[in-house]
Amino acid sequence: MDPSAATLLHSPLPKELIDEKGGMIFDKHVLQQLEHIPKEYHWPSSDLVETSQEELNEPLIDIGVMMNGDEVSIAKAAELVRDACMKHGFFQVINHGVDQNLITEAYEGTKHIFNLPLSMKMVARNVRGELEGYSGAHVEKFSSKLPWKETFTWRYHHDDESESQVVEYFKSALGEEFQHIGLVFERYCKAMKELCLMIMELLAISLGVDRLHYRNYFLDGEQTMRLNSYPPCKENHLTLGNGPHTDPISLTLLHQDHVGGLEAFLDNKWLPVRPRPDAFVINLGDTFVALSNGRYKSCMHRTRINKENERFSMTCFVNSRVDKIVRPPETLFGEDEPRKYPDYVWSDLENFTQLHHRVDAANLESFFQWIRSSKSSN
Ligand SMILES: C=C1C[C@]23C[C@H]1CC[C@H]2[C@]1(C)CCC[C@@](C)(C(=O)O)[C@H]1[C@@H]3C(=O)O
Ligand SMILES: O=C(O)CCC(=O)C(=O)O
Ligand SMILES: [Fe+2]
Repeated sequence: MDPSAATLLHSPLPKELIDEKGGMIFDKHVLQQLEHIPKEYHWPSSDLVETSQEELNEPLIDIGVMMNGDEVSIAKAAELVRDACMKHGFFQVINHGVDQNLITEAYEGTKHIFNLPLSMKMVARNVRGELEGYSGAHVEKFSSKLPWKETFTWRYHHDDESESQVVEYFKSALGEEFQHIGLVFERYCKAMKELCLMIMELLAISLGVDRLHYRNYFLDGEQTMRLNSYPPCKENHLTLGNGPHTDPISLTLLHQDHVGGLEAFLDNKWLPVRPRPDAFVINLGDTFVALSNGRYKSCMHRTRINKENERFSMTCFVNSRVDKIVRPPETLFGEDEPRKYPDYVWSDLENFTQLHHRVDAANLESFFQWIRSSKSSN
């Protein structure tokens, strides 16, 4: 490398990117003016391995059959889901019943939030150990391998009938004038709940367990809802929006815009997950792997950044109620098939990923090891 380039790569952060306490600030306008992105945003070359030409061949599931299909169509959909979940845990669903206008309004709300002045977003910023609120590059949590993204996160409880939990959160975090956007996301979260429960039913059928088992299990669950903005980056070959990881939660329901960037790791290749405006991308998280007694997989994935276009996506992470035991249905274990993982509760895994472990491809293994070592040190 040209030595002057090396000096620039390692030059100190400009003062606009440092706050009064010496912490880092993700200001996309300042970052985009720099000739080289700060080294804090660099990822190791092993995580930046090139994207394959081939796309992920995930099945497209007509989830509409769960609302108005016959048993034969449901069985066919369940078989496609089963094959995908045994291989990698990714599929896309169409005919999902979520109003396309609601999705459009949700993207408008998302853009509005990320276009707010940084000072306003900072008022709603989250604090270490908490997931809710605004975050730029997760600087409150990490100091290297920073993800090139901004997020806005809140929680939605499936059993809260108040119809205004999201509106109240938006008003308290961003101000009274966010009532309307809050209402849009109130409707969006409700739609995600319906969709997630339908998928839970299909997953149960695919595993041959009581059809209502997972649906009932998640009725009092919660969503960690997250809006993502991935600003363009001239040096997109050096950084990532999300590094390689599996999701620790149970199920992820993602809507991505047309830009693309999500990739799944399969057969030693990084395969793009094609954006489809009419579909939701569904991927199993580690906790569903535990709930299926290891029959199904959670797949490692990452997010690449685009050179020219800002990318937006909306993720709904589905969790079981924080204090509910994570244990597979009894028909999935027995003498021939022992339990693959011990019991745990979601709040423990969540705290572990927030405070002790940066998510990667071995979240469950690290979590159980941590539990064992903290027990033996007491
Ligand atoms: C428990 C969680 C940790 C993360 C948010 C929820 C669900 C998924 C996790 C995450 C999104 C996976 C990618 C990496 C991560 C650090 C992120 O970049 O956002 C993860 C989340 C987090 O800790 O904020
Ligand atoms: O935005 C995306 O495409 C995926 C984000 C993701 O993997 C995550 O937030 O866990
Ligand atoms: Fe993810």
